[in-house]
Formats: sequence, structure tokens, C-alpha cells
Amino acid sequence: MEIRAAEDIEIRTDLFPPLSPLASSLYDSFLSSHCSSCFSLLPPSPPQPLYCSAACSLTDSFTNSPQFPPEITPILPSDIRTSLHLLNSTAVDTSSSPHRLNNLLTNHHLLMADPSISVAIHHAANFIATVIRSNRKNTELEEAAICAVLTNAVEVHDSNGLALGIALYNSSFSWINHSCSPNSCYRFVNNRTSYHDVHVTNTETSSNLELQEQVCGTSLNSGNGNGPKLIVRSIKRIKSGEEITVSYIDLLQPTGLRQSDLWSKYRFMCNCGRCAASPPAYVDSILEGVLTLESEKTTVGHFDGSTNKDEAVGKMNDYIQEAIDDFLSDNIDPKTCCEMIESVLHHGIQFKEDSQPHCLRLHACHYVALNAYITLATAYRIRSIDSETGIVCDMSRISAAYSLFLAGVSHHLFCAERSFAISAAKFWKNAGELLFDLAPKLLMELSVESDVKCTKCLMLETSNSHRDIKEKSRQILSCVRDISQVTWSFLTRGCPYLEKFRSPVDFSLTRTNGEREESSKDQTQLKVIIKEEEATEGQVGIIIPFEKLESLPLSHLPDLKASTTGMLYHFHD
Ligand SMILES: C[S@@+](CC[C@H](N)C(=O)[O-])C[C@H]1O[C@@H](n2cnc3c(N)ncnc32)[C@H](O)[C@@H]1O
Repeated sequence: MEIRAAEDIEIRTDLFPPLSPLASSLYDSFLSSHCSSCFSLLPPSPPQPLYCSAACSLTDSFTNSPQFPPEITPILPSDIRTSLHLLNSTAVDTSSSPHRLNNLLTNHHLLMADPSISVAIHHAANFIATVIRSNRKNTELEEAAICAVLTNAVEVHDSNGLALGIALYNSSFSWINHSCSPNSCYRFVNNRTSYHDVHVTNTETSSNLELQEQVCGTSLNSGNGNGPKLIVRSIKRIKSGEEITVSYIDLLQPTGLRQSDLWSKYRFMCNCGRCAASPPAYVDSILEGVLTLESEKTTVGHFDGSTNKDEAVGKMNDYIQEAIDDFLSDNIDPKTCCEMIESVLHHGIQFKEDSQPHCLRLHACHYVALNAYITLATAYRIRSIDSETGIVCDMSRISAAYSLFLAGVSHHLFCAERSFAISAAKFWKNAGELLFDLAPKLLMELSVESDVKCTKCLMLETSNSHRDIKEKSRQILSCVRDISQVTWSFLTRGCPYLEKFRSPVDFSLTRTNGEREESSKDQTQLKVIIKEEEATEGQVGIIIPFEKLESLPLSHLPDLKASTTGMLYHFHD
């Protein structure tokens, strides 16, 4: 099943009114802080039982279910609670074939064929049958409910991106397939927001969609009226008849990782255009891109004796990822985390090829580097809070610089793949917040007053059309580039990794190992190794300077890809 547009849909259109879930549940860690029915934050001393209102308490009858048996692992208690709600929902037709419960795909055969999960599904189904005191002879329906939840439920996030729990929606949403280059996205709206507070460009939007092979008569808003409401919005222009797609996973990952993410979470191999592209899309090559520098320009190597680039890249990735994981699990302090990650980002690692030493670095847009910038921005921010007065500003400044750099990098990727708009917008917002946070600290330190307003761009104005958004995106970049001519060197002072870059939106290196060099000279010394095994001898790629990529009409990007020989991207003036 799939959903297709019944008519042309403009960018930024809500495809149907906010949808209530058929069933939902908080994760265990939020059960005492959030309303189990509508997911809103409860007051500091919450009422017992834990609902925000009498209406919410009426919709949720299974919160006090008995202790979950350990055999249900790896199925989470929130999956079981959602399955219980689903079976208890008046909007669910339990008399139809359990293999397509309420017309939702259950992937029953796929999940039951996997021994790592089928045993747990079986135990969980027996547990659910006991709770609902089912007198059915078998637990087929309970199994189907669990499989429907595992196949279709989505994680619910609050406005800060915190994952609160899961929710399952009817076929209007659940029939929307995944794409790694989707044309739509979804988000959750506060239950207290009325439909009229939500921006809807076309109030007739429910007629924008055609449900293929629709057989159920369920109305769009059937389900748990108090649960977290979901909105689907177009992020590209969609032609009549085109399939509506959203992303089920983080899109800022290269193809192999996206595929394994989808397999481990949803048990399917993605067959979308981005995954099937050959040669791979520009963004997928650059998300895994690495740089080599000639030996005399480098001094430090973290892993001696490596003669294989793939192995060297693997070590570099593992080292950074371990530092990130250790930081997130409190195993290392923020200062050590910054030192470990920055040392690999800045110095890269050494390897030998044809008995020549080379230094390998992650490309600034490498997916591990992106995760590193997020961690570094957070770690420096924590250091700013924990610091003595003297270095508070320095720590906040570098935190803002990493956040701004991340926004610039994601914007660069967004220019080539428009579905990265959501990530780029989030990173720009974070960067803006950290810069706003830094400004008063600096003013206090400098004891000056200032009223700074941007007159170059109209960033806060909303854009309606594709052309407007492109123009606004160009304005923002030109504004950031102009401002960063004066601020970037200040923001990055004392941070050797970021000091190498000309600005947060230009990734051509300005120095290698402390030596300031002309950018053009650098570029001839850098080889962009995107997929080394596919490059032929003598191929030298050049990092595409940001301005050049930006000034290219988007329609040229596929040409750029098609004109490549091997996997190296050549770019000529
Ligand atoms: C939420 S459902 C989407 C609707 C589903 N196609 C249906 O018939 O009801 C998710 C399931 O659809 C299939 N699916 C979704 N996107 C896919 C894609 N890009 N490639 C292959 N299968 C996909 C997978 O079986 C996945 O588990």
C-alpha cells in the first residue's frame, strides 16, 4: 500500500488536518513526568494517577497493567502498552484478518521468521491475552497487534526533539512509505493547539491524497482524541499522482548505514532512488569523504603502522564514535571528550602507501564529523556552565562556533539534497540560539552596549514558494559569509580544527599544520578520496568550493554527478 497525491501539491502544505493516534504510549522514563494520554508535561507535583485532565484519564485504561515479564525483551513495555491500547480502541476492527489489522501492514511473516524477535512476540502476545482476559483459542490477534505496532508506530518527540514515546496512526499516515529523499516530513503538534493555530495552506488538504487500495472506512481523525497529534507537510513540490514519502530514519547517514538502520528497526531493504543511485548521489559520497595530505605537510598520526586507508578510516570513525558514546554515557568528562575528538578531526591519522607517509582526515561533511560537531558544541557548552568566570566566554564562543559550522555544513548538504531541509533548519536554529546566548556574555565582558540588527537578510520572514525558499537560502548564506568575515576568526580563536576553515560556509582549508596557505594551492594538494577503490590512477578531485556549488543551478547537480569519472568529483571553473 502507498499514498499518492491526488493533485499537485505546493511546498509547505499540510497534507491533512492533525491526525490523532489509534494508540500510543510514553517510554517508561516519562511515565511520572508526562500525561500518559496526551504526552503533555505534568506540573512538578503531579496528581495521582498521572494524567493532566479527567478527559485524558478516561482514554487510558491500561497504565496500571501488571509487571511486564522479562521474556518480552527486546520488545519494549511501551510497545506492549501501545498494543494493549490498540486492541482496546473502539476505532480498531478486530474482526478483520489479523494479518492486516485495521488495514495496517503487520509484517507478521517477516518478524516471526526472525528468531531474535519471534519468541519475544509470542511471550508478549500471551501476556497481552492475560491482561485483556481474552478467551480466544489462540493469540493470533495479539501477535498481529504487536507486529502492527513494530511495523507502523513512530517515535513522538516534543518541541525540543526529546523522544517521549511512540504512537500508531491510521492508514492515512501508516501507508506512507519511506524514502531516503522524501518529499514530506511529519511533526507533532501540542494537543492544546487548535487546528486553526496550525499553519494550513490549503484547508481542503484531505482531498490532496489518494489512499491506494483503500478498503477501510475509518475517518481521518478516528482514534485516541487526546493522544499526540501528527501533521504531515510537503517539503518539496509534489506532482499529482506522485507517491508521498517521509523518512523513518536520520537522513544524514551514508547509504550503507541507512540500509542497516532500516533493516534493524523495520526489517526492510529500502528501494528508493537515493539508495539505488549509481554512481551514488553527491551527498552520499561526501558523507563518507576523506582527504589525504602529502606527507611533508603533516606531522601527527594517531595510529602508527596502518597501511590500509579503509582500515585507517575505520579506526578514525571508531575512535571518534567511542569518544562520543563515552561522553553520552558520562564515562568521560567534557574536557577529555573535546580533546579526544578534536585531536582526530584536526590531525587526522597517518598511513603509508607505496612507502610514502600520508595523512588522512575526515572530510568536513563526513557523517562522523557531523556527529562530532554536535557533541563538541554540547561539551563546550557544558564546560562554559562549569567554568570559572575567566573562560566562560571562551567555552561559549567555541560551542557557538561548532554549532555554526554544523549549520554551514548541513546547509551545504541541503543545497544538493532538499530533503535535508529539516536537519539544516534545526542546526541553524541551534546555532542562532548559541550565538544569542553568547552575545550578552561578551557584552558583559566588554562592558559595552550594542543594538545589532541584521539588515542584509530577512531570515524571519516565511517563504511560500520553492523559489522564495531558494532565494532566502541564498540570502542567509551570503549574510553568514559577510558576517563571518569579521566574526569567524574571533569565534574560532584557540580552536585549531575550526581555525583551518575560512568560514562556517566555506570548507576549503586555509592552513595545514599551522601554515597559512592560499586556498587554491591547498586544493591542488588535497585529494578527495571518496571511494578510493573506484578511482583510477592520477585522478585528483577538488573540494567543490561552497560558493561554486551554491551558484550552480540545482539542475546541474545530476550533471555534475554524471560527468564524474570513477567516484572522484572534478570541478572546473
Ligand atoms: C509504515 S509501513 C508503510 C506502508 C506499507 N507499504 C503498507 O503496505 O501498509 C512500513 C512498511 O512498508 C514497507 N516499506 C516502506 N518503505 C519502503 C521502502 N522505501 N522500501 C521497501 N519497503 C518499504 C516495509 O515493509 C515497511 O516495514
